[in-house]
Amino acid sequence: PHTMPGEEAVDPYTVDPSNAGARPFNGDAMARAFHGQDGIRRIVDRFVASNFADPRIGEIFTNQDRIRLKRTLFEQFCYILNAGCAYTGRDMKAAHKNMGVQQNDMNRLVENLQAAMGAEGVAFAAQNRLLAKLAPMRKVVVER
Ligand code: HEM
Repeated sequence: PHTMPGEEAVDPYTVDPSNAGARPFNGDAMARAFHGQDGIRRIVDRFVASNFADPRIGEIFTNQDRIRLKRTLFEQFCYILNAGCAYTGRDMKAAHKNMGVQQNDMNRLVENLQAAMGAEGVAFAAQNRLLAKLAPMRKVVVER
């Protein structure tokens, strides 16, 4: 499904695992390090809330569909961490098109993600392994 109840309509797109922008980890070590789907849910909720409330990048999120973002980000992280989910959202290029995201916005977003992972008690080594999966996405998210 492209949208779930409570979400705004989006233009049609093809659902594909590759839309997640990274291949999943093997095995269950990363899923355990993030405390499973419950832990990933807590991290995503905190991360999304902090981005919307952020004095530096919050403006980019204003008027965006927070319900959908929480769902698709959860799916994406859960999929990449091999915690038992499929990613059904858009690809990273389409999702961030014409948003004008700059490198410093990306840095700030990563800081918010680090804070959310830290609050969940995710070990630094595991945090960094996820961040390494996300880092190459900068090339399609950041527009100059
Ligand atoms: C590696 C970095 C990033 C990842 C993994 C990521 C992930 C995602 C995902 C999964 C979606 C939802 C896709 C969908 O709706 O189908 C999304 C949308 C969005 N992202 Fe990102 N994102 C990243 C960087 C950023 C940055 C740096 C910003 C701005 C500071 C940003 C702002 C947004 C906004 C505002 C949306 C909502 C777009 C809409 O509803 O049309 N993202 N992102």
